[in-house]
Amino acid sequence: MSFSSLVQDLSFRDSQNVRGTSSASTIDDRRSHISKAMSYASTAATSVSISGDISSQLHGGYSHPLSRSWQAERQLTKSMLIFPIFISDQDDEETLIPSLPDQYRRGVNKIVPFLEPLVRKGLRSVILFGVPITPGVKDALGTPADDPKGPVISAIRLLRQRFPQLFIVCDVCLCEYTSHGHCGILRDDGSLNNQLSVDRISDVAIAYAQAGAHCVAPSDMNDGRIRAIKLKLIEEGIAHRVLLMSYAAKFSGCLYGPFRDAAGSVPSFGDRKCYQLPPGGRGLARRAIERDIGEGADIIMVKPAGQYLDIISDAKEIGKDLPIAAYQVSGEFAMIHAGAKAGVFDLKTMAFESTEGILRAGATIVLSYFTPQFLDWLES
Ligand SMILES: NCc1[nH]cc(CCC(=O)O)c1CC(=O)O
Ligand SMILES: [Zn+2]
Ligand SMILES: [Zn+2]
Repeated sequence: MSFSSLVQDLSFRDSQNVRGTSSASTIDDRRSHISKAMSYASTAATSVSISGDISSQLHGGYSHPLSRSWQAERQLTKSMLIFPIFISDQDDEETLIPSLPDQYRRGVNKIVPFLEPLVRKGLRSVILFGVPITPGVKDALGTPADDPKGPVISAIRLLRQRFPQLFIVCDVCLCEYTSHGHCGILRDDGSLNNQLSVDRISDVAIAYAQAGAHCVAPSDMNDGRIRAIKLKLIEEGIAHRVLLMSYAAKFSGCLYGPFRDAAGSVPSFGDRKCYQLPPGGRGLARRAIERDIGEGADIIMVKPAGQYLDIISDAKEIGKDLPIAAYQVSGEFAMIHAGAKAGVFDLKTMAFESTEGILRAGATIVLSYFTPQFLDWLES
């Protein structure tokens, strides 16, 4: 639109205004229209033909629930969700975890009846965490981790048989199984012996894969574990049927408390700051992500999720050809419950808003304790 026709257009509109309500503001309006028209004219050569206030009108683009949904790059669907479950070595146990709302630790005899209705509603995947409760079974090597009669291997076999369509992920770590509660094998001075830890953790991963896990997900953070697991999967001839998901960017911090209650994995001394990433370490996380992709990870995970959205977005950029998973961890889940209970927000609304933030940052898979509720909420 040329400058002169723009001015004509505006004066036509102004003349209508003047006819309708003659007031001081109409005259001010008219002045501002004309000065706008002049500034448009000065950029007319490069800009598209927009006159008046057209470019400021966004509401029309999202006035309907469907058009609002079109604004998101990714919509939460049931198949994006992985549900974390805790499997006790007491076959009949069913214990509510006080710090992790609505979540239970269950023995193998209780998991099928629990999961049955969820699978019917569209549950596609679970991640298993084994919890040895029996006193005295934990040792320095985390022997119960790959006990063929232990909770994880028993659960894999049972779930594969009872729910053939369910995708079984196994968390691979030693902290739930070691007497000291650390994520590997220790030297005398209490630090992690990286080589021994990687050897042991890759053996555990292979045992889960041999038992039928579709995916192994090492969360221990020892250096070189992705390569070691991938090589053993190849050696065993099962690399073609087992997905390797790396907890590549796993930060230390205070958001794992309820999980450690659930899994009984509070370290007996010290902390995990020498192997989990420092919360400010964005560059370190980028290096860990790059390294794990290079070592053969099929999926990169970021954890926690809500406090680390920039890391999810980095993971999406670095691993642009990989699915990106984010774990909304126990502390995030408990916080949302606490906020809802205190009347700060509605639980369902916040469950969606927090998850949408995670998807917007770049995740394509979400590990969430809200999974059972999402299966209902996504129905309506
Ligand atoms: N390595 C164990 C492990 N695997 C997953 C989580 C945390 C999950 C959650 O908080 O929901 C942890 C806790 C930890 O590192 O102490
Ligand atoms: Zn661990
Ligand atoms: Zn773990």
